Amino acid sequence: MRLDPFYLIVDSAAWIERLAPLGVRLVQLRIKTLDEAGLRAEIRKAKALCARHHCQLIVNDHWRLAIEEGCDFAHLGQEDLQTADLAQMRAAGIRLGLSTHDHADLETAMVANPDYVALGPVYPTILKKMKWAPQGLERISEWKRRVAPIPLVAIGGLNPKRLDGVFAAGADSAAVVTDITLNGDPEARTREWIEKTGQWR
Ligand SMILES: Cc1ncc(COP(=O)(O)OP(=O)(O)O)c(N)n1
Ligand SMILES: Cc1nc(C(=O)O)sc1CCOP(=O)(O)O
Ligand SMILES: [Mg+2]
Repeated sequence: MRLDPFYLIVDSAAWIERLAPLGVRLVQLRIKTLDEAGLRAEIRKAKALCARHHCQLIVNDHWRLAIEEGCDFAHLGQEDLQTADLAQMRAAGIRLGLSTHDHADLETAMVANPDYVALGPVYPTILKKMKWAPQGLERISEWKRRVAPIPLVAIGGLNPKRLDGVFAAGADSAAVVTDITLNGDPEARTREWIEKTGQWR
């Protein structure tokens, strides 16, 4: 499976409505605040928008809702994995991306036979407090050797200037939140990401 090299992560369908028309091909809906009804409504909107704009939607955390809403890709972290029913997900045709932060996480992830492995935080992130030190580029290369041919996603503190290093080290896709959502001009920054990642598309 191939992933688009630009992996956008947002916290609402409104962001997808705004940025998908620019040519985003891979987007994760990562919502931490809503109740089930609110989440379901956002997932439903995001799915319709992504279908219209030929964008792959990945639902973070909420794999049951992803199944119920007919989505086909979910992202889970190590804690999420402890309570997820992978057999049910697979039976529903859901592809699976998994977070890893250290060697133990990677062992656990590989046993689950994921469709991609994410490694982070590559650089310091301001999105959320994390207990892991920045992984650095060498760790990307090590992870690539261990996971290939499964695609490797790099995440954490990424911006267009950091992409050459991340892809040279072996990442197949670069995931981003705040470099776009906190940018003064998110549309322009999204275009910059799409253009910059064109060489790896
Ligand atoms: C592409 C990608 N990589 C890592 C994460 C982090 O997942 P997780 O560790 O479950 O943390 P939350 O995002 O749920 O806070 C991700 N969402 N996407
Ligand atoms: C959600 C998330 N997960 C990470 C991990 O390492 O698993 S880093 C991260 C935050 C990414 O946001 P930004 O691009 O703003 O740094
Ligand atoms: Mg999670």
